[in-house]
Amino acid sequence: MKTTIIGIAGGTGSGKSTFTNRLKKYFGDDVTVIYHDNYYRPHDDLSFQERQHINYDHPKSLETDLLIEQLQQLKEGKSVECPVYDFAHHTRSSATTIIKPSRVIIVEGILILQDERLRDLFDIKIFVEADADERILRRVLRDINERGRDLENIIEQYLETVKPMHYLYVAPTKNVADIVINSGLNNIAFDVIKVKIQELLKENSQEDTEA
Ligand SMILES: Nc1ncnc2c1ncn2[C@@H]1O[C@H](COP(=O)(O)OP(=O)(O)O)[C@@H](O)[C@H]1O
Ligand SMILES: Nc1ccn([C@@H]2O[C@H](COP(=O)(O)O)[C@@H](O)[C@H]2O)c(=O)n1
Repeated sequence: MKTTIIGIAGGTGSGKSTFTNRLKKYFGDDVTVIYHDNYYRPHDDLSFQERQHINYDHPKSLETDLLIEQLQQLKEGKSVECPVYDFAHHTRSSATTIIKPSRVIIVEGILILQDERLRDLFDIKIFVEADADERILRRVLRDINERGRDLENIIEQYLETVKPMHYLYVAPTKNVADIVINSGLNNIAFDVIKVKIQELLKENSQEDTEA
């Protein structure tokens, strides 16, 4: 199956998932989405308190090798069993999700453009940009409402690891992006990418028919 892979990066709270989920909602099963977040390492050997203090914004905190392997399998037309991450417990959930191949795959995550091997798999690289104050304000609300965190813990983590790692590893990858968008809610950006994906779905399907 002819497959195109699109990478959507950006800092925490920038609107990556918002943008990705809008595309998924529009295209349904025609587009496969993989979240790098699900590939955070499990650390079941550590206590909850110890897991709370891991630097989750360093590239080594993610099992990117597994994501690369699974992307290659998807490109070969094979389904993969993707891990599911449990943010409330800072570890992998016992559940997994079966991800089916498709002609367009979107990979989303803060560090997806930082790893050269992963970057080289992407045909289109998008970076979602947002001011740091807006990103942390959104993260505070999201982490309290959806990830079981409290304000003190969010602030401490942000100052100790999230912010320094963002400037070291995430922000520089904006320079390797093909397209930089200023919001996950930007309707023009959504329409442009939507039309591009429609074209790709058609082209990839034609190539498969001709092959
Ligand atoms: N442009 C925006 N304006 C207001 N809220 C936004 C905007 N983009 C995203 N959000 C909200 O901010 C939170 C984090 O957005 P999300 O897309 O999950 O960020 P990311 O995936 O980059 O961490 C979500 O609750 C989302 O609804
Ligand atoms: N146990 C964990 C693992 C990761 N994080 C944070 O998630 C952020 C990336 O996800 P986004 O949806 O915000 O892009 C990253 O900044 C990690 O700090 C965490 O808090 N706990």
